[in-house]
Amino acid sequence: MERALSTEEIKKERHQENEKALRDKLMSSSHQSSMAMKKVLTLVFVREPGRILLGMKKRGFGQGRWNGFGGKVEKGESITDGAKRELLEECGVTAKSLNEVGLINFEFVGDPVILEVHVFDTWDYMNSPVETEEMRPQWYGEKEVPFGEMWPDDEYWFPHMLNGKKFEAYYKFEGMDKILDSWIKEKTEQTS
Ligand SMILES: Nc1nc2c([nH]c(=O)n2[C@H]2C[C@H](O)[C@@H](COP(=O)(O)OP(=O)(O)OP(=O)(O)O)O2)c(=O)[nH]1
Repeated sequence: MERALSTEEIKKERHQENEKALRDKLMSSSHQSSMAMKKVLTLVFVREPGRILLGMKKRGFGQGRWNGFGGKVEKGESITDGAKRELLEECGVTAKSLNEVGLINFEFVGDPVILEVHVFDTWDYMNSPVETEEMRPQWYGEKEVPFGEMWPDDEYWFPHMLNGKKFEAYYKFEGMDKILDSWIKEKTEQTS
């Protein structure tokens, strides 16, 4: 007789199925232009002991939500160079070094584009944050992160980042507010 699966095993199976579905979708993109395409983006969090820098997005995608700083990686640019450029452009901060924190794939129902967001943090930076046309920066205590005014997935992966743990995650959205499907996997490595 087959034994019932534990919750952990069910989660693992679901995770593997999701990964396979995403892989299949991405593989097929090279053959069929109507299928999934990837857009590579960055997201950077400036950290200090006990607090984290967020910015209120003033325009465009994610407007009205607190977030880290980042955006699309440009042609010919490395992912970390793109991350540093966006951080500087959006709040005037220069990161001397970045730690890789997470990798999140976002899918939006009805949109063939998968957003591949590379999440970083930095403890090693120059210049005080300044407001720009795109972002209004503000420090938040690690225990006062305003999840109610952020992307809804953030409350699930922020704790991993705040605890210095690397993670990989997937979120499928319907519109901007509803998560239909997701998984998250913590890596064993520390971020710094
Ligand atoms: N915290 C969080 N960040 C997200 C989510 N989804 C998502 O794209 N982001 C981030 C990744 C990027 O840093 C940012 C979106 O980039 P953007 O569209 O502003 O890129 P950009 O500055 O190059 O855009 P543009 O206006 O200059 O064309 O939002 C999410 O669910 N949670």
